Amino acid sequence: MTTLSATLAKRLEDPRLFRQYAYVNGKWTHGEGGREEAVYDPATNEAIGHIPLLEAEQITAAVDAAEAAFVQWRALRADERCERLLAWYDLIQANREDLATIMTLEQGKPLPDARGEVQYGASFVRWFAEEGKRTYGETIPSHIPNASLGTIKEPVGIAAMITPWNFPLAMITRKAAAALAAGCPVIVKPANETPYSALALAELAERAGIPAGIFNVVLGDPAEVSKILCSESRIRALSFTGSTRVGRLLIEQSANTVKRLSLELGGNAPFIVGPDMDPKEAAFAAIDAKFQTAGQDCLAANRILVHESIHDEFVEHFSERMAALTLGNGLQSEIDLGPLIHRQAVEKAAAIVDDAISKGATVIGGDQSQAPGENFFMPVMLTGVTAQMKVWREENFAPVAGITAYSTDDEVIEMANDTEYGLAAYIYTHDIRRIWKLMRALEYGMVSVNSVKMTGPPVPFGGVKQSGLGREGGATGIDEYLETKYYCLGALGSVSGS
Ligand SMILES: NC(=O)c1ccc[n+]([C@@H]2O[C@H](COP(=O)([O-])OP(=O)(O)OC[C@H]3O[C@@H](n4cnc5c(N)ncnc54)[C@H](O)[C@@H]3O)[C@@H](O)[C@H]2O)c1
Ligand SMILES: N[C@@H](CC=O)C(=O)O
Repeated sequence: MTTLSATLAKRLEDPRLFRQYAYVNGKWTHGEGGREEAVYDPATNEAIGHIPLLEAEQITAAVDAAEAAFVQWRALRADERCERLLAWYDLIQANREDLATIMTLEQGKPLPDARGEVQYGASFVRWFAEEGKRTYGETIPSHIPNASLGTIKEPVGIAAMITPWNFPLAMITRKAAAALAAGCPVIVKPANETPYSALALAELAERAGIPAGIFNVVLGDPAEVSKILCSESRIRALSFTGSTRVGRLLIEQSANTVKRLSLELGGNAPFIVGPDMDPKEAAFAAIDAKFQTAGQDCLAANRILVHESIHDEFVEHFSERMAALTLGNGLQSEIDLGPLIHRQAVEKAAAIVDDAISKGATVIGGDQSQAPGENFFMPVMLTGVTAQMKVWREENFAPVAGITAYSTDDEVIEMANDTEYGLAAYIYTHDIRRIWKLMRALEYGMVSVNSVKMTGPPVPFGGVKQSGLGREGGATGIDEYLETKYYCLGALGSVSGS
């Protein structure tokens, strides 16, 4: 098997950003048991490099290191932590091109998208660097004679983070920057498919002056590592982004240690198009909302619900635009869609399409003989999809779009809510009454009206129902890593107006 490590390192301006070790207590660490796993470029199936699989004692050592480092990190002033985070932000920006190259190689997304993700990921670091200075407590008018009451915010303690492969950098910074700004040490377990973005972040964190033990990256067998992180009582917060299936497992495994859980889980977004919309404009927006990151996005518009009066025209524009999408290796130019993460994802997508066809859907596109490689999946549009089909019920995480017609607002609300998920929904219409009615009735944590782009540092990102618990980003994202301590200062003598 060819190893691309040398080739990759040569492509980078700074080869020290490509690390094939875990990072614990400020040290690059190999697995003491000698276990390793290869990491593949999904576009070519060639191994990019290897990662060590740490042993249980090494994960516990990361917790020991974080516990020791916590004492000094929490004691820093908020503006001192802010400076370190801003230094990290600057380094991420300065190394954007290398970080994007690493990401494209391990994840497959086109290089311009990878650059965009680096920028997006960095923006959370800057946001939380500033938010850390605003973790205000409050003064409470006292009901107790001669007492002063109030609250202060304190870091929750060690925070563990388990992150997915589809956004290998931004899903880390959105959590880690919030925790670090709050005064918490962090232990990140990235997806084994995309560890190198996380390790490059660790290298830059060290250069930014984030002390040893404060930002750790552990690698290993996912089930093994997660079990340790969940059952470790010194870890007080666990933040997970990934599938609802694994999210449920982590809730169970964390029960005994009653820790703070933030869960950003799967989505199955409806994309509702009203009768007043220009079908071409709506179809082009739906293409963007569906095919970003080759459909491997928790915000992907999976169920496209189009008013019957414009359905056929919409489908025409959608299929025309879909046919123009270019698939290929993300390192090449002019690529719209990279590969799926691995062969199993391709097989899952094919099974979802077959299931829909067997239940009566019409298929457009998806000639897999045209795929530029084993892990690529040619975009597919399915019309006439129904609630009985997998494409409706499951998050497909592939370039597979399900389209169906509806006739009334009440009907489309019921269709959109007919899922266990509740992350994001899109509405396309200019009718203000319809917008308000739909927006209020949709059981989703985020609703975007006439805009594909909805995320960014200032917004509270998160879902309802089985799409998760808690919010990341925005003014409240840092609260996931803070405890509120109430104080009652009694026997103060006469305190007037307290
Ligand atoms: N809501 C959001 O913000 C958001 C963002 C990105 C991705 N996602 C979701 O993530 C999913 C895709 O990512 P994925 O395939 O990496 O998800 P996944 O649940 O398979 O994996 C996520 C993480 O959990 C780890 N993991 C896997 N199996 C495990 C196990 N048995 N025990 C403990 N940990 C385990 C993985 O190594 C990885 O680090 C989709 O469902 C997507 O919607 C959600
Ligand atoms: N696109 C999402 C990640 C989901 O997969 C985001 O912006 O956070």
